[in-house]
Amino acid sequence: MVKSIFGPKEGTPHNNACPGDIAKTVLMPGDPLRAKFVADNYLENVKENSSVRNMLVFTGTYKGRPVSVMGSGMGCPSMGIYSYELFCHYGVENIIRIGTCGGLTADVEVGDVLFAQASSTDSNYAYQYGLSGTYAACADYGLLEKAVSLARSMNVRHWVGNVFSSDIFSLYNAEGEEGWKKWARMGCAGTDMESYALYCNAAYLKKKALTMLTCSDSNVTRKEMTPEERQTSLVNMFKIALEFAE
Ligand SMILES: O=P(O)(O)O[C@H]1O[C@H](CO)[C@@H](O)[C@H]1O
Ligand SMILES: O=c1cc[nH]c(=O)[nH]1
Repeated sequence: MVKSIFGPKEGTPHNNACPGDIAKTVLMPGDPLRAKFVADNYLENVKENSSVRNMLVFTGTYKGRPVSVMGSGMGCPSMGIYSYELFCHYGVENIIRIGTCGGLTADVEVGDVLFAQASSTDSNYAYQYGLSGTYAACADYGLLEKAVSLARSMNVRHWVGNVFSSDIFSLYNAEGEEGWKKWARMGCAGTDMESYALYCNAAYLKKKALTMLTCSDSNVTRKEMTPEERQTSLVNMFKIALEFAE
């Protein structure tokens, strides 16, 4: 087991919650204001536990069961820091990423939910492990199975498969469409920027993680949600994720 380098009663440089303030299951959107939206609209008995760098952390209850919600920021380095601290220092067991993604295939529509069974990447996040090959990062199967079953029972349009976790926002990639289309050709249905680091940290620290993503824009059709919709139109995904409170 990897031990935290911080004391049992203190926070970290990035999170001033005390160990014990954070639930075993944490929902993580990239956007801290999305974390606040979930806390304000779905949780009871909510406490704000940290606002270091405005990366808000809330703990409350959903249907009487404890759950926390915290922003991850954008990209693997940011998700890498916050999820590492949650798993290693705060004793968190499950992280459910509640993100947005760009759709990479024509059949993935804006508003659809993707469950990232696996995450492919152009990031070198896994370089730290000294592996002599390419690490295939994947979701915890139990979490994935439960999410799929909830989506089916709630009649939510969803997809399960590989996503492309990129260090570069896909529309800004210097290769343009040639960049993301090659990943789509390999079966990646959507693109985000954090799932790979989350899955690596969970694997290394022997914890559980699942990334669920609502398609906020299609790289194929160029349809997109407004910034307001990004915060408020992700209700199906929130309701599925909240069922993981325990
Ligand atoms: O909506 P979030 O969770 O931030 O996720 C996606 O949106 C951001 C890019 O706009 C990246 O963080 C990407 O992964
Ligand atoms: O990472 C992301 C998120 C939303 N849309 C994209 O195209 N990329």
